[in-house]
Amino acid sequence: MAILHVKGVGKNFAGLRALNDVNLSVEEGGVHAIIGPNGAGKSTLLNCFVGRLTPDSGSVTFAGRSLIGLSPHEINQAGVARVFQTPEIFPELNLLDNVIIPALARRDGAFAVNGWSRADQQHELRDRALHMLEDVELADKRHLQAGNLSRGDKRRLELAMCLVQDPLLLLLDEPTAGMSRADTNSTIDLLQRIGGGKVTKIIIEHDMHVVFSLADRISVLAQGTVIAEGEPEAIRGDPRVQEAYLGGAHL
Ligand SMILES: Nc1ncnc2c1ncn2[C@@H]1O[C@H](COP(=O)(O)OP(=O)(O)OP(=O)(O)O)[C@@H](O)[C@H]1O
Repeated sequence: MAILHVKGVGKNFAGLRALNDVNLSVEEGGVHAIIGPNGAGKSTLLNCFVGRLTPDSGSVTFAGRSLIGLSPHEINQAGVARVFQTPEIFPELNLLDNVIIPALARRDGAFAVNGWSRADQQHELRDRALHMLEDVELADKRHLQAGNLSRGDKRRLELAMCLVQDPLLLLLDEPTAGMSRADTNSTIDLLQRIGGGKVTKIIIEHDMHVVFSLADRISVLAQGTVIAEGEPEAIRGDPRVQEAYLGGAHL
């Protein structure tokens, strides 16, 4: 069953057609990659899913509810979490507090974060946050200041901050950008492990090793249009896709 339906989405920027009649269905519990050359419209599409941009035309429906016109916070509350290209963490705080904050925001709403919370509830949140840090293998660094982490660890922390919100849909925008091959491989392992088939994942990624290791479905965007969609092996052999990448390079 599809959890996200995108129908006929279009987006213009001052005369530039960034998205043109984009259609997409994302299956619940799956890993759906969106790939395409630079400037194809991948980030623009993702921004339409999280309320950072409003499409000029078409519809985006998540778990039966239209996302058009909802604020980023409302979309987040509906169960959509996003991991950014540049990790959005609280650099001055330790890792545990970084994970407690989104857990609190999810439970009480963003405006309650600074408010009063009962001690036993604080314990519960703390345990949950620690459990998330264990999941991303950062528990032993929980008292460190987040700003001092390596790039790879910052991304792991951001993942824990997303997962603690119990998202239904996790959007990963180039999760391995700038990482070494070793960090990339451990991120692939981590992304395969987390969510346990319950969390649907959409991944935007240029690294084909990552895409083919994780995705069970791939949509290919080129010049704002979906030019191919299917299972990884079909996409790998599709001449239209190879043409879109550097005029015929092999994936
Ligand atoms: N805010 C904006 N204002 C004007 N043009 C924009 C804006 N955002 C994106 N564009 C343009 O829309 C097109 C699609 O950009 P987008 O960033 O979505 O592509 P992309 O596939 O994510 O590229 P990359 O892989 O390089 O990140 C590009 O031509 C880009 O220059």
